[in-house]
Amino acid sequence: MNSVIIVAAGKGKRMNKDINKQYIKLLDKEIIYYTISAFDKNENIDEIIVVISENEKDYFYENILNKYNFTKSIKVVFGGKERQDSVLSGIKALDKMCKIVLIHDGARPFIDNNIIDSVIRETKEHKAVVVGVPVKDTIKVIDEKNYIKTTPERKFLWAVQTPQAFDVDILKESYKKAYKDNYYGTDDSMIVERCSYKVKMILGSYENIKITTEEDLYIGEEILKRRR
Ligand SMILES: Nc1ccn([C@@H]2O[C@H](COP(=O)(O)OP(=O)(O)OP(=O)(O)O)[C@@H](O)[C@H]2O)c(=O)n1
Ligand SMILES: C[C@](O)(CO)[C@H](O)COP(=O)(O)O
Repeated sequence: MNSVIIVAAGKGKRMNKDINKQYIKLLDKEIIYYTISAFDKNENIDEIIVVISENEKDYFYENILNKYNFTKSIKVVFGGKERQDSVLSGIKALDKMCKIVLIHDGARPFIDNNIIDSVIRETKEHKAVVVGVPVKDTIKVIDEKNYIKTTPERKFLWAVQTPQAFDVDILKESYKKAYKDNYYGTDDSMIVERCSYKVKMILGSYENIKITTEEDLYIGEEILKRRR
């Protein structure tokens, strides 16, 4: 059984709007609608868990869950202070039959059906898989005073996205260790990497952006227009 945890319990501070960024509309529908739909339509996803903020429960049911006719049943749980805490809430809600778990940002609405399939297929072989894209810019590592320390070789630099997918036992073990060590990472792969598991990077898409700041809304609408 393949499950996806969609984390949508953030505050969206960098978006700087009154409303949680996931409920902002791109063209005529909310960002989180597009994200849930992508997994709802994928025939290899058996379970969908959406992690929301407890204080947005009524809003989510009224404006998303009860409004759109998703085909699959959606399990809703409440998130925590950090992204990692929200993922943990999702992990706790997984069905006992789950073997592969995908973790995806609610704020990445343009995830492609073929990429979801590839992630699942590759996770069967490699147990831990993330999607990403080669960086296009030259990346600099700087010091506290903004002087450049080093320039890593670009051919080894990829920007990581979601979904990130794992064998469920590996993910649970790695999360347990992270909390035991009071370790917080900014993606799920970091949690698994520090337990010495090898994580495979596969090619995602430059369109699989995370809606983070206001200009991403304009880019997002253009992506949608091109797809329609
Ligand atoms: N406590 C948190 C923090 C983040 N997320 C989710 O993790 C995804 C990626 O995080 P990010 O884009 O950083 O969202 P926010 O944390 O909401 O944004 P910001 O850092 O600007 O406040 C988002 O879909 C967000 O809702 C979450 O579920 N719970
Ligand atoms: C998980 C992630 O989307 C991979 O790029 C990213 O690390 C989330 O980070 P954020 O700090 O929550 O934006």
